[in-house]
Amino acid sequence: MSRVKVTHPTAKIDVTIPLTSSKSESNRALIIQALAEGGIELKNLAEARDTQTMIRLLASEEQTLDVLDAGTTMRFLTAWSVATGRDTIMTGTERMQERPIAILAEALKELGGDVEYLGKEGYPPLRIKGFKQKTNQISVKGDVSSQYISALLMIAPVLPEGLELKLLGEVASRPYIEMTLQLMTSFGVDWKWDGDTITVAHQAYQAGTFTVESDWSGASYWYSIAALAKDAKIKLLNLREESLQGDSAIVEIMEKLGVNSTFDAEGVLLTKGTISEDFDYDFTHCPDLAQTIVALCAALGVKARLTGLKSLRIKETDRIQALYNEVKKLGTTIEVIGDDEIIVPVGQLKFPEGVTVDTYEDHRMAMAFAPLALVHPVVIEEPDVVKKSYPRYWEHLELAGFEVE
Ligand SMILES: O=C(O)C1=C[C@@H](OP(=O)(O)O)[C@@H](O)[C@H](O)C1
Ligand SMILES: C=C(OP(=O)(O)O)C(=O)O
Repeated sequence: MSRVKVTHPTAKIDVTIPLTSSKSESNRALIIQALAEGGIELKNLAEARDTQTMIRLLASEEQTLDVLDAGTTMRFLTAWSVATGRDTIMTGTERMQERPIAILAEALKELGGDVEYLGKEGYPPLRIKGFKQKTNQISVKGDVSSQYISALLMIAPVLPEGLELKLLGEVASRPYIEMTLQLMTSFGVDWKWDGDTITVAHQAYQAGTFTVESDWSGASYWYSIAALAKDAKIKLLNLREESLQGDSAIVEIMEKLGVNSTFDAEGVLLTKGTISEDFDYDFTHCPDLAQTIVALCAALGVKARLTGLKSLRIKETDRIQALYNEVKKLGTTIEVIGDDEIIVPVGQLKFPEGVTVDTYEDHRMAMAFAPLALVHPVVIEEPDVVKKSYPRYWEHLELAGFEVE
């Protein structure tokens, strides 16, 4: 067991942060590079463990590819293994073996992949043994994880007969699908999204250079810091107003929670704004921001209603339960409505003596609760969890004057 105590002596912040790069953009660019016939140069790849694992496994000659706890790495490499006809065993952490993959695995089987569940039906580990395309028309459910859809889209151009992918029902995390398609466009691939169907013909990825943007999900913790600080001038480098990342929605979200954003050629400057009395937002298309906002609203004492949270139950942990538990330990009881909605009541957190924040092997639990140190010292359990997406998080907090011991 390890833990850190996080404090901030002044709660006044004036800092420039060389934010971490986006693991979502990096992991897509790496898969596309692996599927292309050469000539793709990638700059500013993420140091996130999920991306470093992707790089390592793409270069590995081993049969077993262990993605650890990286969801995109699991889903994207599974599709890549099928499309390239590799003989692989895809596995990951105990939690990864509880994160569903049936929608993707069944779609790959229908396309002609030889895919078998080695443990529980519908979950990793998987054995992949080859591929001969049987059809190019498949349908997948769009409301469980967009990662299945991104995985299928990225392999689509290299499938001998291409792909006509029909999305069934509501489509969640839609900006991540758009990010995938935009990256495919960057490397010369054409596609058509018409109604509920995305069509990609067989074609080659073209050579090119791509520079990964900073991570907007990682930026969200700095927005929370700006909102909780007494004074704030925080410059986040290499972020653009027009981003491929849907989590840039944090800009409009935080306009309501007390942070102004000013963009220039270097990135974005965060300064103090005004806080609305009531906050209500649907996180269907930016699920990774929800923990930041629950922890922040509890600390601000602002009444908040968050909807569109269904996918939080199947991420690194059951994030709805984890939020409920940890906010409650700090003195506020959030209301969980069904699988999809959280209400944060008005009221001040109490930070009882001796209470520590558990992180449930989830990087976002650690990063979402650490900014609360601007209100009261917080102790975070297993601080190394941040390595999954933002290895320098604690170092960057120190740059901003936090003490992390
Ligand atoms: O495609 C991606 O890069 C991601 C998609 C989202 O997952 P879901 O589509 O499962 O919501 C998000 O939560 C995850 O952190 C990264
Ligand atoms: C859900 C996440 O990642 P993944 O699904 O790729 O493990 C995340 O980074 O919050």
